[in-house]
Amino acid sequence: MYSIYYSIYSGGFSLVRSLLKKYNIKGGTFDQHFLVDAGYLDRIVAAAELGPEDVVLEIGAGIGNLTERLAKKAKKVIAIELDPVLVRVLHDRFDKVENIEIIAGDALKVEFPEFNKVVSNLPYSISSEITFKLLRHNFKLGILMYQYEFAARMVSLPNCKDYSRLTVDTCYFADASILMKVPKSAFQPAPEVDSAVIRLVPRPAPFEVKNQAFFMDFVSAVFSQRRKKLKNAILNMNHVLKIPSIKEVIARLPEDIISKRAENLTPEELAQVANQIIDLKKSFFENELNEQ
Ligand SMILES: C[S@@+](CC[C@H](N)C(=O)[O-])C[C@H]1O[C@@H](n2cnc3c(N)ncnc32)[C@H](O)[C@@H]1O
Repeated sequence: MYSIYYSIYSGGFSLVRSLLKKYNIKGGTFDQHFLVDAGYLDRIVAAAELGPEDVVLEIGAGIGNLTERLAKKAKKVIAIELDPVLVRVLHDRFDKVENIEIIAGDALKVEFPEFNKVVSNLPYSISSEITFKLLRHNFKLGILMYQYEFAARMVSLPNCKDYSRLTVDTCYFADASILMKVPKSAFQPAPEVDSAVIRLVPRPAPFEVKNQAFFMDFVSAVFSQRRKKLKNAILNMNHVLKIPSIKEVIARLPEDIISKRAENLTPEELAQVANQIIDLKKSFFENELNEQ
């Protein structure tokens, strides 16, 4: 079988090679593809624009190759890692480094401590959940590695094939842009997919949303029928949206918008329809009360 030890040896990454050999780490499980290319590691750290005030959260610290570089520039690095073997590697490497704190556990479950920047080569299988968990925290800047296709969906535009629920949700919470594409060859063991680093800057939504929970459900529902006209998607998904008097509500929505497909509408137009539904629900409810 192709050995990670051999692949790293042939690549000449001596520190990584010795760590993986010493701890008998095979890689591959828990999304373990370690970024070993020093050029990309340095570019990621530079993009985080770290200074002595910054407290950095790193999710999935692995064997600590990014952690070590971050700690040289930041006030503190809090590194979360799930795999107990890698947690042991991190403790062995960094227990004497004062500004690195290691948290053993599942990043989806542990409570995040205070941080102002997040820099991570993320475990790709939890990309969505971890991003939305992060976006519910208050931080200034994220430099995050994702599978390339996922990153492309985060930053897409209406009328493009990658435009999706993820694009709209991301745009609601943050400005996102792709900083660089990272080839498979930059990792050990090499993953099957290319990667991309996203720069994420949280900010208030650039459009009004009257009810965030309803907006999120609405976007999810209409993108599950992305090629249907919005009015048909709303009707078909009403078992999820639970809009009372649905036909009357649809009749009052702006025809020029609801006769288009979700994939052709901007996040702002989708928010406009979701807000109107909220208002209509309220006015139907008030009318019903007045009639009683
Ligand atoms: C793509 S590797 C990145 C490793 C390292 N940061 C690097 O750049 O080489 C993802 C890391 O996340 C860890 N991981 C996977 N699922 C996790 C979870 N739910 N919580 C915390 N860490 C997780 C894996 O064990 C692995 O070390």
